[in-house]
Amino acid sequence: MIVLVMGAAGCGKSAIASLLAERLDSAFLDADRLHDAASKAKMAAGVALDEDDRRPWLEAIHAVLQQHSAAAQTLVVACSALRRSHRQVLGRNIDELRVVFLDGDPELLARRIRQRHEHFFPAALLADQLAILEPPTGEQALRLDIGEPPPALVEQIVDWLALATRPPAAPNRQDIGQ
Ligand SMILES: Nc1ncnc2c1ncn2[C@@H]1O[C@H](COP(=O)(O)OP(=O)(O)OP(=O)(O)O)[C@@H](O)[C@H]1O
Ligand SMILES: O=C(O)[C@H](O)[C@@H](O)[C@H](O)[C@H](O)CO
Repeated sequence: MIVLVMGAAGCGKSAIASLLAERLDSAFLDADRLHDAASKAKMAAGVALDEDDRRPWLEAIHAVLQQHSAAAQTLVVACSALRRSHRQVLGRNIDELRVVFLDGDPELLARRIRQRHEHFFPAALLADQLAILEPPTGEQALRLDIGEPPPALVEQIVDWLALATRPPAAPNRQDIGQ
């Protein structure tokens, strides 16, 4: 199973996804690690990525997801995946993709970005992220409010995953042989 933890900058993708991976005893990928140097420099200079920048990055993330999916290994990935088309690239040929959308007030997102140190992403780019964000609809997704503390968010994700992966109920006796 692949669990994608997504949302705009500062929503807590890295924090929540890494805690979740620990809780599930699974692999963890922070998609920001796969940005090339040019993309990181671009964002650090206050310029938002465009779709040409994102395409090879999304493909590189997808390759990691596919390896884990093919090996039937659980992987939790923290990735902004703002547009539906981004999630379509990530989910290509992946049997079990679960999407967790960390949603929250823009003011809180901005505050969390500003509080952070040693990160390439400037708060000034948040407006661009929110402008292109397409919240998941009709995808297998759980929406959570980032106002809650990380452990509470992680427990809600664990409960939701358990429900989503529970096998279908066995047929009752009447169904058998009919
Ligand atoms: N639910 C939460 N409650 C309080 N603080 C949080 C919560 N989630 C994350 N944080 C803190 O907010 C800041 C931003 O979180 P984090 O870096 O995980 O966000 P992100 O979505 O990965 O951001 P980016 O996409 O820019 O890398 C961090 O300092 C983190 O510790
Ligand atoms: O698609 C994008 O615009 C980028 O991936 C950003 O989302 C950053 O990587 C991230 O949010 C900062 O960590």
